[in-house]
Amino acid sequence: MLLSCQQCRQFDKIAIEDYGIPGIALMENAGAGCVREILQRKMQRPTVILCGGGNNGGDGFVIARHLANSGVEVAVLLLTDSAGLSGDAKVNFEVLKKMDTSITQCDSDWSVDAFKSAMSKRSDCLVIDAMLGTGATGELRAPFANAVVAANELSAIRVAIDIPTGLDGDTGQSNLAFKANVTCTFVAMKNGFGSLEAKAWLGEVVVIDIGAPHQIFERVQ
Ligand SMILES: NC(=O)C1=CN([C@@H]2O[C@H](COP(=O)(O)OP(=O)(O)OC[C@H]3O[C@@H](n4cnc5c(N)ncnc54)[C@H](OP(=O)(O)O)[C@@H]3O)[C@@H](O)[C@H]2O)[C@@H](O)CC1
Ligand SMILES: [K+]
Repeated sequence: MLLSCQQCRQFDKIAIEDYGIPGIALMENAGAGCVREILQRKMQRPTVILCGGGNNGGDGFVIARHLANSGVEVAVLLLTDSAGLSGDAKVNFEVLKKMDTSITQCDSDWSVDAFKSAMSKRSDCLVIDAMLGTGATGELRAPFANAVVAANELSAIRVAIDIPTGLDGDTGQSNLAFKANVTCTFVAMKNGFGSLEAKAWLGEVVVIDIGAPHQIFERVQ
């Protein structure tokens, strides 16, 4: 089944508002599901998680916590001012701050080289893209494009969360996107994932169930 980004957002909204599942429970299931997939594939190794300022970034904070609990060395690069975080993402950020996970705030003037040196302390690391998901609009703003370029140039395993940052989930088009080996997408494949152009950025796609009732699918069709 393929859904548009808007339908995925509607799916989450119905789960929260009509079924009463707290959004933070969905985010927990989303992040924990990604970590289960990473561990099953034995991809665990020193990990850098690139986090944006929305709920895709929130997934990244959950992933950081679960990976750290599994004994993985984790570093978070936050591509936005932490003061702007809100809702479920902020809750998970505040939890992470109390752990001993390294969190670095990356200003909008961070260059490709700055990202590279922050990411390449280990050449065989895992880089997780929790920058942008279904809420992405328009061209990548600074410093997101530089983070994507740096991540793509690194000799690393790359995992994208929900949608590779820079890829339009609805059309499958992109000038520049995070080049994933594996994309862990939530609820359903997105419409654009079927296009040939998208496959180059997506790598293998795994659909992660976030625990919302499947009856909701009938309402977003
Ligand atoms: N809802 C739920 O229950 C669940 C949702 N889940 C997860 O949430 C994701 C959707 O989260 P979301 O709606 O917060 O959007 P998201 O993709 O994080 O982007 C918004 C942020 O990005 C920014 N921004 C936008 N465009 C940009 C650009 N071009 N360049 C740079 N920045 C840009 C924008 O900034 P602003 O425009 O507000 O200044 C804002 O800060 C979804 O994909 C899934 O991963 C799961 O946890 C399951 C439960
Ligand atoms: K992403």
